[in-house]
Amino acid sequence: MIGRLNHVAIAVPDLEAATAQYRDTLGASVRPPQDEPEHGVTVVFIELPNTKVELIHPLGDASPIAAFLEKNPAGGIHHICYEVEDIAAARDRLTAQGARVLGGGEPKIGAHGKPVLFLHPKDFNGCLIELEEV
Ligand SMILES: CC[C@@H](C(=O)O)C(=O)SCCNC(=O)CCNC(=O)[C@H](O)C(C)(C)COP(=O)(O)OP(=O)(O)OC[C@H]1O[C@@H](n2cnc3c(N)ncnc32)[C@H](O)[C@@H]1OP(=O)(O)O
Ligand SMILES: [Co+2]
Repeated sequence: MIGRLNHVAIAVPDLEAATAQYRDTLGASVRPPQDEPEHGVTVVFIELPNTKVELIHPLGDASPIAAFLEKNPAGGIHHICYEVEDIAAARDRLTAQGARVLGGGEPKIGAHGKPVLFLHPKDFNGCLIELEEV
């Protein structure tokens, strides 16, 4: 069901510093910051030859990554995103198998303008999974 790795997301306490590090120290191709108010984050995508890194930083008062950064003040890997062809079919299959699909199971439009869903990290080896329909 899952396809390509779309991105690995890293929660960062200082978005400008992390962006500069990927651009200047690691020599990566870096996209401009993107506010995503529906998701409570600002993102910067790092374009790699085979996938992307998504730097994420809290936006607004109710960011879903605020607690994660409180527990991990230096930042850390927050989620991985896999591509799926049919997100509703993926959700139904996962729900039938007992996995917790977050946000009531209703996809939101993600940073690439495509529907996304999240799966509870406690159901997937301690790793928060994002599914993106492509
Ligand atoms: C830009 C849009 C989009 C894209 O297109 O790419 C994005 O990527 S948006 C990214 C941000 N959005 C989200 O993370 C949405 C989904 N997340 C959530 O719904 C919540 O964050 C959560 C995963 C359900 C956790 O929320 P909550 O239960 O309120 O937090 P707790 O701190 O109580 O956590 C409970 C439990 O889970 C562990 N945890 C939390 N986050 C993670 C994580 N990212 N990876 C691994 N484990 C995580 C946390 O440590 C707690 O464990 P215990 O301490 O053992 O109880
Ligand atoms: Co993401």
